Amino acid sequence: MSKIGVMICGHGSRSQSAVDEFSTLAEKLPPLLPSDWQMEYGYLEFANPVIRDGLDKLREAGCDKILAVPGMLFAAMHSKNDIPTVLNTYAAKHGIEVSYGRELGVDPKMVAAAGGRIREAVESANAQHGEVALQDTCLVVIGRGASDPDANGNVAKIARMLQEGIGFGWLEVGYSGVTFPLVEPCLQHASKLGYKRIIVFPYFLFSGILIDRIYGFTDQVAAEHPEITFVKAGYLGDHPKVLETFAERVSEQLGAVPPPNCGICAFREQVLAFDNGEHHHIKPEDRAHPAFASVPPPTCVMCKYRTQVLGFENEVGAVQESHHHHVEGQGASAPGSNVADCKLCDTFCTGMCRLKMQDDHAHLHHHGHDHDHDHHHHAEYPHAKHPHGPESARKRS
Ligand SMILES: C[C@@]1(CC(=O)O)c2cc3[nH]c(cc4nc(cc5[nH]c(cc(n2)[C@H]1CCC(=O)O)[C@@](C)(CC(=O)O)[C@@H]5CCC(=O)O)C(CC(=O)O)=C4CCC(=O)O)c(CCC(=O)O)c3CC(=O)O
Ligand SMILES: [Co+2]
Repeated sequence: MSKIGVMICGHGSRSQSAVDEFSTLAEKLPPLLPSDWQMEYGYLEFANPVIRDGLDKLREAGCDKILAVPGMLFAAMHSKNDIPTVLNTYAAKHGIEVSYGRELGVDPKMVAAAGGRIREAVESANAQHGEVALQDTCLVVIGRGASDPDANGNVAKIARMLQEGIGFGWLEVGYSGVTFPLVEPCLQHASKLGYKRIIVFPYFLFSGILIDRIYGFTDQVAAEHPEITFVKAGYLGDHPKVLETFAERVSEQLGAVPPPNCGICAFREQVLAFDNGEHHHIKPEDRAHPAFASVPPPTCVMCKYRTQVLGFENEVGAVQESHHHHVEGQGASAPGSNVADCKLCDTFCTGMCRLKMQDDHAHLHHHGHDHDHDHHHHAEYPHAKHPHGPESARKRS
């Protein structure tokens, strides 16, 4: 009999309240799992403990089979590259079995949790400002936004199910970063549609820098449109249906045919980088799984790493590796964490700092500055310069 450990791999944030909220959620999970399983959690970025710390604890407690899950809403860079590489590197180094689950993903329980948060917002707006029919209300769903059209597309799918499930007059979908449209252009557009109430719902797990940004831009656009009531809905947080989905992502790994996942991707080579500088390459053919038959598993159908996806054709088969060591475990109060220290924004992080970093970086390259880019094999997002994407933050500086 093996001793089972459960590892929840959270995103992490520079915002301490976001980190606290994640740990609150993780601590609510054990009652939903068999009582003899031990659970730990860790973070990919900024916060401590890091993922390896949690794995160390499980190993020291004698767990010889670890069921890990990404604490992620969708499968993008973090779920598809960073976390499986961190886990497989650890498993190879310590000779321990670490299996990996799926992201929370498009799931009726997640849609129900989101629907619950939206209804709460509608009810409190009705109580505060008087009843407005749902058909006269515009729903705006804000996703995180990634360089992966599969993840961005799934945000749009969930948004549609929320609009259709509840019956809103109109729907717009925006993103907090990376892709387009970002929050501000999205809300400016929604303001032109003639709806007197706009519900802004962040499809996010926790608070953090990005939630502050979403609510911050909402206040800004609301101030320009006093004729419209903007309602800031709460994010998912530790909604019971989110907890249920997490528990399912852990337990389903022990089913007869566990769901395929990025930890055993049969479509790309994985590169594990060890502390001693050694590299270990795992070829797709080394990762047999019954689900990878001639027909791709449903979770992989739209994956840009498996097959040509419109606009992302040159990412097929890109090497799977982690590029996140540089922000791992820096601490939630890493330099630059505090908006008050930033000269580029006032009350919330608009993303202007990222644009500045890119500009400075381009400038350094222009002057022949030489530095190590070896860990950045991933392709640049094709629409990084879209006027309604991150560039839209520039005009407010
Ligand atoms: C504030 C910031 C950190 C900082 O610098 O302080 C931050 C914060 C957070 N991100 C979260 C989630 C995700 N982040 C990504 C992806 C990326 N995030 C990146 C940057 C930043 N992310 C900084 C702002 C930069 C800016 O926009 O101005 C990118 C651009 C660069 C990089 O990571 O190197 C990289 C692009 C990779 C690509 O190319 O696609 C994905 C998608 C994915 O998996 O790739 C998910 C969804 C996962 C899911 O699906 O759940 C959450 C938890 C949200 C929640 O609770 O739900 C927080 C916490 C918080 O808001 O504080
Ligand atoms: Co990087």
